[in-house]
Amino acid sequence: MAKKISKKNTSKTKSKVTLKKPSLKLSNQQKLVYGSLLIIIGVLLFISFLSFIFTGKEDQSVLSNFPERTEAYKNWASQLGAWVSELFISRGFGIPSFIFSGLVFLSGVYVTLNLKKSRLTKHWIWGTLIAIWLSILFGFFTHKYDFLGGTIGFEINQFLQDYIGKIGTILLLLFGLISYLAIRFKVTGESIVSLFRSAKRNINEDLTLDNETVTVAVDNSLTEEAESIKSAFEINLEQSEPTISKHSSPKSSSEEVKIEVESTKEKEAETSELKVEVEHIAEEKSETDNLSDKLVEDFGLFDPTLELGKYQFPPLDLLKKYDNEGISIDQEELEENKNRIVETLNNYKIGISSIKATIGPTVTLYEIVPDAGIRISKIKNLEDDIALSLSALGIRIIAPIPGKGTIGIEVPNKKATIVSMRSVIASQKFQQSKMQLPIAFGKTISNETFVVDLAKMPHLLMAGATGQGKSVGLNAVLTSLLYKKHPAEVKFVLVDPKKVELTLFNKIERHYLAKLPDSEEAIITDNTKVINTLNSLCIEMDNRYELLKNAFCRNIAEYNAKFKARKLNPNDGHQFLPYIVLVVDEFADLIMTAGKEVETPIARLAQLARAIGIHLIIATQRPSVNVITGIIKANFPARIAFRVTSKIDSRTILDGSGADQLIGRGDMLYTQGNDLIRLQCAFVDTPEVERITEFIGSQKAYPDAHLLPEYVGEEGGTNLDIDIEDRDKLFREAAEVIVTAQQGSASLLQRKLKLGYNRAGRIIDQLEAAGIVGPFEGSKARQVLVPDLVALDQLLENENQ
Ligand SMILES: Nc1ncnc2c1ncn2[C@@H]1O[C@H](COP(=O)(O)OP(=O)(O)OP(=O)(O)O)[C@@H](O)[C@H]1O
Repeated sequence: MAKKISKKNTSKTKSKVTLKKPSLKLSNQQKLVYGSLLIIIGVLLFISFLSFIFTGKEDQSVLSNFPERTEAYKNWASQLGAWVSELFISRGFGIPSFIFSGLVFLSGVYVTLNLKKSRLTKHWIWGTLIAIWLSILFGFFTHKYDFLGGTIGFEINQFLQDYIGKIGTILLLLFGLISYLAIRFKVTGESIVSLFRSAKRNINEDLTLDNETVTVAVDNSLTEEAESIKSAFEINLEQSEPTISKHSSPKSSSEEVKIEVESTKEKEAETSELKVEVEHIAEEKSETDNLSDKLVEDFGLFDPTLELGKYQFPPLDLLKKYDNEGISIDQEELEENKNRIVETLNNYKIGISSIKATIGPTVTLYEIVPDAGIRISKIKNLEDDIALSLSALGIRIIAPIPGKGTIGIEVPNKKATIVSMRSVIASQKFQQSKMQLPIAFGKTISNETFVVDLAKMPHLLMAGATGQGKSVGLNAVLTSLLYKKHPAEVKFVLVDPKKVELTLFNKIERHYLAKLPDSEEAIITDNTKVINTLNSLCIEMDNRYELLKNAFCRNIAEYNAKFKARKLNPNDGHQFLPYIVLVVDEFADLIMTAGKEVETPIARLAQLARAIGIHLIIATQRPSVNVITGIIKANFPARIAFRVTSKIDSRTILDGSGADQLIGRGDMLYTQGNDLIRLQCAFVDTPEVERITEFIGSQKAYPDAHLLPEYVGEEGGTNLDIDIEDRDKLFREAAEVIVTAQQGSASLLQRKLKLGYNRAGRIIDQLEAAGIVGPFEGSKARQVLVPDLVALDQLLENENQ
């Protein structure tokens, strides 16, 4: 502990030392020596200059003998004083040279007190400029060299007057003054106007007030001019009707205003002069903090990956490398397309001032800047004509490209290049991403890897006609997460009505999948089970919200960080929460068979689950409005559209056309609520997924898949007329388990009696019929109505009588 304290102390003093670091590399003693020397020089200069005004002329004659020691000088600072003054005043800036003596003095003060160097520099720059300006001003009034404006003032004046005349010089000086006020004191035209206005208002106010008053009250906020006007009136009124004063309140208010303004000005000056020294205050610690600190000290941060500490992430070699990955520029094709675009547009009298091509993996974007005055809608209307003349499918016109002011024409490449999963996974962008759930979708039109955070989306809707790359897209999402997240950090709930698309992931069931307690297979292929799973996820969501509430956290990231820091007690039910990603393939099929029963929990999850780390990915072939309903759409801002067959479908997914003009095979549009981004989806083939799942599956796993909370569906609902004879053989044993634990849950029975979900559910119903447990209460366990085993015995005996 002592060690700890001393450590803390040193760190505290360290931070103080760094804060007090001197800006000039001089010791404090040196600073005092140099500073006072400068102050003395400043004073001497001032004395010399002052003396020069009176004695300068007399010393003139002997100055030529400088530095003859025997010569007698009248200057109060003798020879050197006379000489320096001659240099500064007579041959230099004239009277404004006093400014330099002040600046030297000020420098001394700054060095001695170690004040901010940058401010001193500012003083010097402004001081010099003012000296020059004053010198020119004084020089304007003199007709020969003299001490008022010095040689500099005189010569500059001569020069200026030769070129711009006297009036020009005056105006130039005025301009200098205005610039100075504007830059130095931030004076603006408006502030001058408002100054005049407020002065005018004050005068008016006083005039009206003074009509009712007699007393003379000095209003500090008035200008001199206004004051004189005011006093004139006051005198008049004083003479006419001497009565009571009502003046005090407006006066004080105006004074108040003034004081406030002044004090803020003062404050400003203070803040720029003063250095802030940050006092480190030791954080107050609560009892739990101390405990968690100690736990962290003893055992380190909680590591959720520890149970599978030896888990190895799949290596990149499992992914295939393709030969035709690099983008090859076909100059001929580029030239040909460019010419055709220009020609076609010319046919419609649309001139182009410039054209630029960006070659992507599947399409090339031609960015054109049309001649001035051409309407964008005109080009957009010619979409089909341009497509025809380019004899290419899938032309998409973006008019205008958001944020650029150019028009984009996307033309498919004759030879598309494949974007391999390997290339996007290996990219720096993905490897170094600090996102919570990073997904490498593919590459953009400018061939950049596109990585997004699923946690930020927070749910994804994917649609596209059959064979356009949806399943590959889903695999790309899952592969991305497998390459980045440890089994402890993310769990998948997979729904695959087609039964073939996601089966490969069965191999990683005990690593990455989550399932209902009673189900044999983790991947859900049966639509009726989907309803249970979705409701179970809703229960999980409610449970997680409860945990977050008890831990005073707003989201899963905060909660897990707190749990890792051992600030949450596992005995209170706290645990590390993995992200849960629900993937539903063929959502249309599900909606058709289950309708509202599916839509309601999906909508509920989509609305609420983002903060507690449940994210939904829904894919569908049929993006019709009865599948992607308004409520679903509203909760899925992130959408991906592969190629669809009609404009209407495109509109359903993206709220606009575009998806119907894609070219298929992984060509897709992504939106997260605003712009559409065209991407080429990364290609991951079945053998690759197989290799990855095999690699993961062959490693040590958890004993079971991640279990979701139990959900008793309505079909498992109570039939309270259960005959005593029909009771399960394990009924009594089950009743004892429930009464002992005082917890009416089917999962408890499953665990204790090693039952399947359905049988445990049935026994619970029988227990309810017998009056041992209360009715179903949604996410909560049922209430146990029998207090102990003695009471249970009595109850069952009474039944038999
Ligand atoms: N990103 C891609 N890059 C290259 N080719 C792709 C890509 N995505 C898909 N393809 C090609 O398209 C074929 C069909 O893809 P996929 O099986 O993903 O379609 P789908 O939309 O899931 O179809 P369905 O809805 O019928 O299952 C793939 O076998 C592959 O040849």
